[in-house]
Amino acid sequence: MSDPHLNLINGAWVPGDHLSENRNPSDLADLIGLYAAGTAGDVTAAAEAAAAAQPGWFAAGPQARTDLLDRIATRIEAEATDIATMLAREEGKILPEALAETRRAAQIFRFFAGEALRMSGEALASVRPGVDIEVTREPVGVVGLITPWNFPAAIPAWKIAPALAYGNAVVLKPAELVPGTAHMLARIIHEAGCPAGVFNLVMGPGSVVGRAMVEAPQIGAISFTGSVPTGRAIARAAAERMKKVQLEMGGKNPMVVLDDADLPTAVAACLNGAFFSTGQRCTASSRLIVQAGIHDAFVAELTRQMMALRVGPALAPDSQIGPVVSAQQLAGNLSYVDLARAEGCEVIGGERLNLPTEGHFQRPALFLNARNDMRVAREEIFGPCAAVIRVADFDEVLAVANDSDFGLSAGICTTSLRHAREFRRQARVGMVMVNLPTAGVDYHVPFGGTKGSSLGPREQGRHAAEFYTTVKTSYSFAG
Ligand SMILES: NC(=O)C1=CN([C@@H]2O[C@H](COP(=O)(O)OP(=O)(O)OC[C@H]3O[C@@H](n4cnc5c(N)ncnc54)[C@H](OP(=O)(O)O)[C@@H]3O)[C@@H](O)[C@H]2O)C=CC1
Ligand SMILES: O=C(O)CCC(=O)C(=O)O
Repeated sequence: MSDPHLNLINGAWVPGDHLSENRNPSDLADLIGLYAAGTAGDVTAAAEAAAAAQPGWFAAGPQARTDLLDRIATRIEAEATDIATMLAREEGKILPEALAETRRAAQIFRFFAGEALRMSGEALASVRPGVDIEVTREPVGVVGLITPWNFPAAIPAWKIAPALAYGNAVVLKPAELVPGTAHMLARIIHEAGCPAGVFNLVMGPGSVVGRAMVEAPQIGAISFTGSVPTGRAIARAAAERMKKVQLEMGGKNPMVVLDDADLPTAVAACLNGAFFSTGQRCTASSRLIVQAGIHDAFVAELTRQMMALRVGPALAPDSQIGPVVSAQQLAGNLSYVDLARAEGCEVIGGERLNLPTEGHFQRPALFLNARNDMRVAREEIFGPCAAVIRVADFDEVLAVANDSDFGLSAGICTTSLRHAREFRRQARVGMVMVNLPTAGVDYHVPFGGTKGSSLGPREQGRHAAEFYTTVKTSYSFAG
């Protein structure tokens, strides 16, 4: 669809109150398109349409839901190159990563096409004679999905697909920085035959559209991924209105390298976990906790490989690291590079890069000699920066890894089964990786964390049913 790109409300494309520019962070001269910015009134219209359409959508039955999700998956696959090109252009992920993310979005729809058929319940005998009990799952109703900029295809997909599979209607608000991918997904969902009102897209600023979604009485549940402060504000507002919430927020994920690690495996896992996708992943390895015996060899090899990474435009075939998503995010990253120096770290890399196109380019950075009490080891940076913390033994590894306000993902590189097993058991996080990067998860298993990283039921896999359905217990006495 050509400019301007409109919101989808009750099956129709409607303008907002103004248009927002979508610009390419690899090349600020590239105006990708103009996107409608919705109003609180648009959210009300979308929420009312969703509330009106939802009972019919659930009543249509599992075959209708599975068929729709399957058609959406097929269309995403068919348009994967165009979607990935949009994703790379607006978010800055290099094209191979953008393609992998787009295919993952299709796989997620395909997975939940199957789950729609598997919505199950339980039949139990009552403790009272002659009484039967059924425990069934029903849709929540209308769900509001508020998504971030760093996974413009996969995160909307892993919220939209289970919501629709279990019979809910949806209002989606994508991040303002990446409306293009969300708009393509919305068009595909619409063209795949989603009934009017069942899926609605309202683009626009979080402070207007996101806030109105949290306040809308028709929306019974909010699933959010983004920053801790926004997540906290949403949780407070939702609690006041007795809404269900699911929040996925930050991470300060430890990646442990023990003396007995295979060095090439450890370096590959850390390079990927810390710097790929420009470090803009809540699962990024931002604290590298390295045992003293392997420390110097590990740092030397990781530094060599990090400095060889080619930073460049997302669509250039030889780029390995794309730009930072925005000027604001880049300024934040650079201020953490300065802070690392001020806190006493030796900094390798991290400088702003001026390339032929005007974009937000930064060389990846290592903060050596970091301590776990430094701000650079405690606060989420969300850029291509990792703090290296030297530790003496396995007890110190566990203490440092768990000493964080976050608890999303944790990794360990070791050849010791005993240490791997102990780490899996003791790490206070939602996801543990052994000899693998902390980032880059499968699409059919639960995703989420502990402590400040997550609130509410897990996302993804069949565990998603906990958030997108509500449980009903029915008692019957046949007489
Ligand atoms: N866990 C993760 O995966 C992510 C973490 N982050 C962290 O957050 C930092 C800031 O990124 P940023 O994009 O500003 O993150 P935000 O938390 O502000 O944005 C996430 C989503 O929430 C929306 N939003 C913003 N304000 C409100 C509100 N008051 N009510 C409802 N929705 C709202 C945003 O809309 P809009 O875009 O229109 O403002 C966006 O869709 C990053 O540096 C990073 O540390 C960011 C993205 C993803
Ligand atoms: O690591 C991944 O595959 C997913 C990360 C993610 O969901 C995020 O950064 O928000």
